[in-house]
Order: sequence, then structure tokens, then C-alpha cells
Amino acid sequence: MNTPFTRFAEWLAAAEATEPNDPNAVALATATPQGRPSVRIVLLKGWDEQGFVVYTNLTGRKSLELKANPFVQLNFHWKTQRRQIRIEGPVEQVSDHEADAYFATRPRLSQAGAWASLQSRPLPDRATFETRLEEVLQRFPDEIPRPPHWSGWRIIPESIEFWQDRDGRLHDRELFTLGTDGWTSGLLYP
Ligand SMILES: Cc1cc2nc3c(=O)[nH]c(=O)nc-3n(C[C@H](O)[C@H](O)[C@H](O)COP(=O)(O)O)c2cc1C
Ligand SMILES: Cc1ncc(COP(=O)(O)O)c(CN)c1O
Repeated sequence: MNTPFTRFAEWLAAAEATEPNDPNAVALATATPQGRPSVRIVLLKGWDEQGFVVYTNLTGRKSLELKANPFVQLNFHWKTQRRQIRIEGPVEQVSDHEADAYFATRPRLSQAGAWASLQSRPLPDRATFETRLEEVLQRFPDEIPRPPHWSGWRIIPESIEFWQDRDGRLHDRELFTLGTDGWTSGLLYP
């Protein structure tokens, strides 16, 4: 069957072998219901044919936009590979169970940070953040539970485009689209 997932696995593995840092870094574009876009880098923390999972604060800008308009585009760009992958589709929140399991794998400081950070809101000074962090570490001397405002978004792919650099800007582009009969693909002019 012609699906984009084998290719995605190959390209991610190639990037893992050559990228100096964060081969799983991906630009996540969201938009308000009025169509004003915003984009930021996040880390891909899981993927399969059901979707691509990233974790974040649920009250920051990206999550507020996703709650109002649950559609995104992801863009991986691996400079060492001269490759780009764009993934488009709706999002859903991951289950509490899935988010708990991932949160439990994070280092204690990252877990505390998830409680202490009011992501995307104004911070008067660094000391305010560090005081909040101290309070969290004292409040949870043992295990730190996942904050209710921190979870994952699953991007459910409806289209995936693979872009490979070629000489003279004569690049290869292949667009996979999910239809009622499964995935089909075709080429695009560069
Ligand atoms: C390499 C890299 C990886 C990042 N990974 C994440 C991530 O997985 N989750 C996250 O919430 N923010 C991550 N950030 C921070 C985001 O880019 C962003 O600053 C933050 O999520 C707030 O975005 P927002 O205000 O649009 O919600 C990362 C930044 C960089 C540069
Ligand atoms: C604020 C924030 N939240 C979540 C993540 C996700 O990665 P990790 O779970 O490995 O911290 C990152 C990664 N840079 C981050 O900056």
C-alpha cells in the first residue's frame, strides 16, 4: 500500500543520524478563527498512522488558538538532509492516560516548570518565575503529577508533503492525500 508513513520513518531516521540538535523539532502553525496565523517550534514526542503528538501548556497561545480552530500545519525542515515535510490536518487532545505516561518520563525540573510556567502570559521578572518554581518543588517533594493544564495535541494527518532539494531548484515534491479509499499520492511542481 502506498502510504506516507514508511517514508516519514525513513526521513526522520536519516535526520536523527545527521542533525546536530533536536531532529524531532517541528514548526507548528495555528490560526485564530479570523485567520491570523502564528507559528512556533515544538518537539514531536510520538507518532503513528493515527497522528503526530506534541506536548504543551493548554492555556498558552497555541492551545487557545487550537481550542477555537482545531486545524494545523506542521513543517519539519532538516538542513543536513535538505528536506522538508509538511503535515496538515485537524487536532485532538491526547487522553489523560497518554499524557500522564509521557509526563512521567520528563525530568523533575521540566515537570516542575510545567506547573510554574503560565505559558505565553507576561512575566514581570525572572525572579517571579523562579519563586513559583521553588514553591512547586516544595509542594511536591516526591512525584510531581501532571498539571491539568498540560497535555498533548495529536495532529491527525489528512495530507503529507515530502520535499527534497535537487540541483537548479528542480526539487522533488510528492503530496500524499487521504481520501475515502486511503492514501493516494501525486507530484507537485517545485
Ligand atoms: C527546539 C525547540 C523546541 C521546543 N519544544 C516545545 C514543546 O515541545 N512544547 C512547548 O510547549 N514549547 C516548546 N518550545 C517553545 C515554543 O517554541 C514556544 O515558545 C512556546 O510553546 C510558547 O508558544 P505559544 O505562546 O505560541 O503557545 C520549543 C522551542 C524550541 C526552540
Ligand atoms: C516549554 C516546553 N515544553 C515542552 C517541551 C517538550 O519537550 P520535553 O517534554 O522534552 O521537555 C519543550 C521542549 N523544548 C519546551 O520548551
